[in-house]
Amino acid sequence: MNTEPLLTVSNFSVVYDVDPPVEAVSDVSLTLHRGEILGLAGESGCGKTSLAYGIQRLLKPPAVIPSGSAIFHDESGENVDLNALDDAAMRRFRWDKASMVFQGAMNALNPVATVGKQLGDVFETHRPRMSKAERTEESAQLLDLVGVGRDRLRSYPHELSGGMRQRVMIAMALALKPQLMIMDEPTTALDVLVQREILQQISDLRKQFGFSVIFITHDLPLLLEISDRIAVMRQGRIVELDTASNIYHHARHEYTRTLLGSFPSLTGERGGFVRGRSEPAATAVSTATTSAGGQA
Ligand SMILES: Nc1ncnc2c1ncn2[C@@H]1O[C@H](COP(=O)(O)OP(=O)(O)OP(=O)(O)O)[C@@H](O)[C@H]1O
Repeated sequence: MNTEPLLTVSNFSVVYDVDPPVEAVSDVSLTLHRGEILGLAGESGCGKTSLAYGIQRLLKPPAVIPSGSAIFHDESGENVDLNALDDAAMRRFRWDKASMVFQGAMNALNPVATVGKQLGDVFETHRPRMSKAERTEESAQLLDLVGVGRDRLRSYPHELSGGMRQRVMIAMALALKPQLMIMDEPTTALDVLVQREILQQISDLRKQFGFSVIFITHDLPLLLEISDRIAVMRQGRIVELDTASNIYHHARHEYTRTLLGSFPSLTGERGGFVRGRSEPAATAVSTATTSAGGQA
């Protein structure tokens, strides 16, 4: 596995300055490798979103970041301290270097503009030197890439299924070939089969383009299937960070085992693992997730 760092987060904390203050993220340190999918797991409210948004400085008051740094190791060799960027530089960074697919993003498309126009707008804003023909061709290629197909360029969002709309959002996030994509529960609203197809595609695309993904969800079986490594968060802290296989077979932290145990598809009736330790993780986990889908 490539262990060249893309993002180094050190001693990062996020506090919501309400009464009493909520320490949503406490002293988190982690390194994201170039080209890897890092899953961020944990129950609702454990601080996953606050951490991901905080790194990209997307949080608004009452959120404050009392301590910590996030350094982006650009492919040019430059180390970018995200805390040191002014607002304009940060906005550029967010589209060019790192993009984000938000929770419920598929409902964020403009209902009165075609998907081709909305993709084209990304290029018009960020690549002003591109001609209209180039923008259209790039947009068409993106729609092909995410499995929507270029014949949908003239479709309006309401003419597309939820899965298709989510793919369009992923196409937008990919448009400027970022090195990092942060996905916050990107497929939760979709049915399980569509979800799996989209995740497979994200995994294939990152192999093709080499970007890294931080994938946030409370759905641990899903993370076990798609992630290279998984960080388990609890009450604002990362309690365990390891390969998906080690998390599944050799979880060290009691809380990780409890979390694994809370998914019936991963465990037997008495809470023990159904599948043997010698079984390859990918096979075991993919079967487990399929059966989770069947029960959902
Ligand atoms: N604007 C806010 N003001 C006060 N507290 C907040 C605010 N936003 C989030 N919190 C608190 O911060 C903590 C972490 O929330 P966060 O949304 O980061 O968790 P999460 O793990 O992403 O949860 P979910 O999966 O439900 O999105 C929670 O206790 C939450 O109640």
